[in-house]
Amino acid sequence: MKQIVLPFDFLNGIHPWALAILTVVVLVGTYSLVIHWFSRRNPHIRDIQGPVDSASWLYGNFHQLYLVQPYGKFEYPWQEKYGSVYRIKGCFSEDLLFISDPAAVRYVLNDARTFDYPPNRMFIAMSLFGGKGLLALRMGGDTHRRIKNAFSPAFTLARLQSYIPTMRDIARKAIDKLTQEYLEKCEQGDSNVTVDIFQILQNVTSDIIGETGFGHKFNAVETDGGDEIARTHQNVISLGSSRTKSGLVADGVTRHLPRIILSSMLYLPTETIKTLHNFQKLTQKWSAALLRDDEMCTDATIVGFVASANKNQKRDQLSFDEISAQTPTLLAAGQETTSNTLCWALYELAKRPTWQDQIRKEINEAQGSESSLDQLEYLNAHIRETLRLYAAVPNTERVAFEDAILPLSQPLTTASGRVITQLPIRKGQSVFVGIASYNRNPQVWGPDADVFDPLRWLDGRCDSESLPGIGPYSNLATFSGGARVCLGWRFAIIEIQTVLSELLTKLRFKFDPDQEDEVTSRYAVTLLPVDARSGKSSLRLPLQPIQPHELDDY
Ligand code: HEM
Repeated sequence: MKQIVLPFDFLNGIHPWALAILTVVVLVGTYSLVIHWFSRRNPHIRDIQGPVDSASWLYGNFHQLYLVQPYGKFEYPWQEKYGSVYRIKGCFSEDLLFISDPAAVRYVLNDARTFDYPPNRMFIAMSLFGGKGLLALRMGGDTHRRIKNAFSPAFTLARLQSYIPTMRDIARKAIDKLTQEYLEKCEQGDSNVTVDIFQILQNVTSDIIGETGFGHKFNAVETDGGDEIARTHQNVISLGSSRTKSGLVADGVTRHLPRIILSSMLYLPTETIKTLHNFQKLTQKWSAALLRDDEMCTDATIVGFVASANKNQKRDQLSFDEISAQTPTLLAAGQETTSNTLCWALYELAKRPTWQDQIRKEINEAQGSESSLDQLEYLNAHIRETLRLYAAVPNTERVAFEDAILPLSQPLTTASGRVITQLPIRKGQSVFVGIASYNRNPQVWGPDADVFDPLRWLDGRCDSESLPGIGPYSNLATFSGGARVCLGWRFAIIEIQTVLSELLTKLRFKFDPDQEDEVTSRYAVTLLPVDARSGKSSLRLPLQPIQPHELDDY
């Protein structure tokens, strides 16, 4: 066959490695030129102060934001120094805006037409988790709206309360497991039994979303990890549980790559991509089979309820794929976020034995009465304070899809000395919403904003009238807001209330102050508790079962 010859074979003879290096150099060069050109077009952003002097060209400030433990070690002092709107650098010196100002945060979260996830991030989510999952869809678009509207009725208070007995049963299985572990360790002569509550809480929240969401029993608590789907999901979580410098650069490069290059990169034979594709294939098959199984997919489950209501829908009906794609999304968005919040709630309770006893007493007194979990003042104050200072998603990125003017709640002095009350933003500008920073912004929460003090929710310091009205729950940014607001926020609250109230009546959690340095946090997909010595996700707490007669004293 005649070979097709290019008119000028100028790459003839070049070594493949040299070609690869040349390609990378050309790509990175073009890429940084584009970023440089874009920042020159944004004089307003370049005039905003921030920690840019401490940024490196390659990683920007991202290594300080994401690789340092505990999370916030740099970010919270930045807020103190520069205020609630400042400029940071991304990879290759890209100018990014970081905001925790209430007016700016509210504006960015609520204007779905102008601000959404970076398009390439949605494209990656679409390719790896399935195209119709809520997290992969453009917010202002019709499909996102239809899916969110169809799923919202499955998350009403009354429906979610019907899941409490299932949540209780699963929590009780975890208590049995922990008690058994305690007794075994005692028999072996261990006088101060310590258990890792991180993994068992992961299993609890897997089982809860599996059973209530899809009518599927993962049996993760009983089998220490569950079936193939639960384990594959855990593999995906572990992949995301560490961040590396090369990962930061990869993130930086993929932000602006043309789609054609990005889509071919998603077929590279790396372990991460293989695991993600495997998760996608497995969950797609599984959720399609679930939806076809009338016995499993009853009205009592979240997905079954939506599927059944959808059949009678005249307008805005969802396709089979649109319903089925939400199964992995609900699993990915709802499981780890909730289990880590539970971990942090127990960590703070373990540090406060008297407060823990007070909550235990409150729960014990309410048992057998009609009062709902929502009426337990101390328990809910503790949950609110945990959600405030341990937001499971500490920041989220948005890109401006058109020019905009960002309102500011307080005047801001720029590097050149101008005082501004609003900030013009160009199309394409990245804005990081500092969820964790907003939740500890002294302008909103007072001078002791960074102190863990649940009583602030009981003594009038957090009266809703005095707070700016962000997010669906207690003015916290923890569940985001606007069109992208967390679909499962109410589910998460009920789940945390139920699991904590069960655990606290059967187990006492302790924390040795000498352990303080052993626990740290890392933001990798969610805010993880980490063992400072090994660097692994874990939370070891000394624990002791409570004998039934002890409860009489409360
Ligand atoms: C403490 C627990 C949780 C926290 C802190 C949390 C937080 C969040 C946040 C911050 C977002 C929006 C991210 C953004 O704006 O970029 C989000 C979205 C979402 N969450 Fe949650 N979440 C939790 C539990 C759950 C649960 C239990 C479910 C489901 C059962 C769930 C389902 C979702 C879904 C489907 C979305 C995507 C919404 C959309 O894109 O329109 N979440 N969550």
